Amino acid sequence: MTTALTLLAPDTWQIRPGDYALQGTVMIPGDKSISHRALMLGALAAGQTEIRGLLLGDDPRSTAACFQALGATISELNSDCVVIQGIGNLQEAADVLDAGNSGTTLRLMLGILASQPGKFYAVTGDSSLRGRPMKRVVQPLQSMGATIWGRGQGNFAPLAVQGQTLQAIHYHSPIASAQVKSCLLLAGLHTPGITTITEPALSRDHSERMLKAFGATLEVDPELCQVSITGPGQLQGQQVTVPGDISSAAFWLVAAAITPGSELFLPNVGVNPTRTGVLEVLEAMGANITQENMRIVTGEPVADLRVSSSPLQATVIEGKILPRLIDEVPILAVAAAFAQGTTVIRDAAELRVKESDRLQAIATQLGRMGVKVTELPDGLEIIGGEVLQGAEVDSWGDHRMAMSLAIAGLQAKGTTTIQRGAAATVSYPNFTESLEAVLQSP
Ligand SMILES: O=C(O)C1=C[C@@H](OP(=O)(O)O)[C@@H](O)[C@H](O)C1
Ligand SMILES: C=C(OP(=O)(O)O)C(=O)O
Repeated sequence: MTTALTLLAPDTWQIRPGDYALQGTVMIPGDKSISHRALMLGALAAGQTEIRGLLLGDDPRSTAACFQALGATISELNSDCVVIQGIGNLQEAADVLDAGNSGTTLRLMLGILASQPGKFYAVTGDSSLRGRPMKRVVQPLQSMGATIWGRGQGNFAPLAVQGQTLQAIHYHSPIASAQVKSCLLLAGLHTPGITTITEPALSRDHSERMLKAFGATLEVDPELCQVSITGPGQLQGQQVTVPGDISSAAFWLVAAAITPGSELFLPNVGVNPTRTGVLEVLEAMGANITQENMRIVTGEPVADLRVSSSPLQATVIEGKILPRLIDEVPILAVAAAFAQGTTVIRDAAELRVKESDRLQAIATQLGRMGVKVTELPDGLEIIGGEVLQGAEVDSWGDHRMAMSLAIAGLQAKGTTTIQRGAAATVSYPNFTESLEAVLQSP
């Protein structure tokens, strides 16, 4: 077997396309959103929490380090069983809390910190995170009475937080964001009264499911996209089993769909309906995907996925499905490049404030590979079906871009070199090993 992937340097990936297919089983690493929440709720809960299947990526590691600094006892991170002894009353941390590259860590943690009376905290992140907007959580927290300082009137980390007892509010969020919703739910957990959040479309509901499982008093109305929490509440430690991350499975779904002769089995993937937009879009494009053995694990729907290659057709992705596939747009853009016809993605302006400006990153990097991509203010237009050319591309330090470009390179003509591929470890620590393991010569 000729291997298609070479690490020129730990951070530089080279993909040489060849006459191979993708075959076998890929064990998908733990869901990143659920991993963050399990660590945070475990840290806040009375007693012991055990987490099985935790994602060992850089982002959950940032969360674990922050909550250790706040006084929780967290065993060494591993995917078998992480044990947390929670601390209801968080301490002040001796140093600045560093969320690294993780928007989820910083935004959810702000809700927790702002509602710790009498405590002072400083929080920051890497250069990408310091450029991402925090006003979306800072402003509603301020209307609950929170005291938060930072550049751009509290929009950018580093931020300083003076914790206090907040007032419950009903917040109508202008964006469908699970990070905004979860931040306010976590603030509401420590706030007397009923804190309600209404969003314009339903975002992922992992916080709601897990807060309920840990004993919080929550009322959820998915029709109204509304959730209320009654505070103050005391969480109790639980056993959490984290399913595989559908956002990580998406790379294999597209890789197998576009590579002739491929069939992959992806056991144990989370299929929470607030996350399965990617399955619906790929199926509408003609992908061959089956869901087997559907079950509920720690309150979350889980299934085994099977995918095999098939021709893809262009589609339109817009409206309320966007929050249900927001992190899959880069890899869906790759699918679109291999689909017959013109795919249009709209209502995706949120992608401009992720780890990179993903609309610009996709347009420029797939453009280098010869894909005809037009960047729209809130989306992309992608003319698919032409042969991609291997090229020198860059992940822009964005994990989802690194892996999407690697999958695009598999079916390009000529070698693709991806700079800053190591960004993948943010959400997928052994992506390159898994890719090598499933590449089979016919
Ligand atoms: O709550 C979460 O775990 C996440 C919510 C989404 O962000 P937004 O809330 O900004 O849409 C998503 O893009 C991110 O990867 C994880
Ligand atoms: C946007 C992402 O994560 P976060 O906002 O937590 O950095 C992502 O994982 O694609």
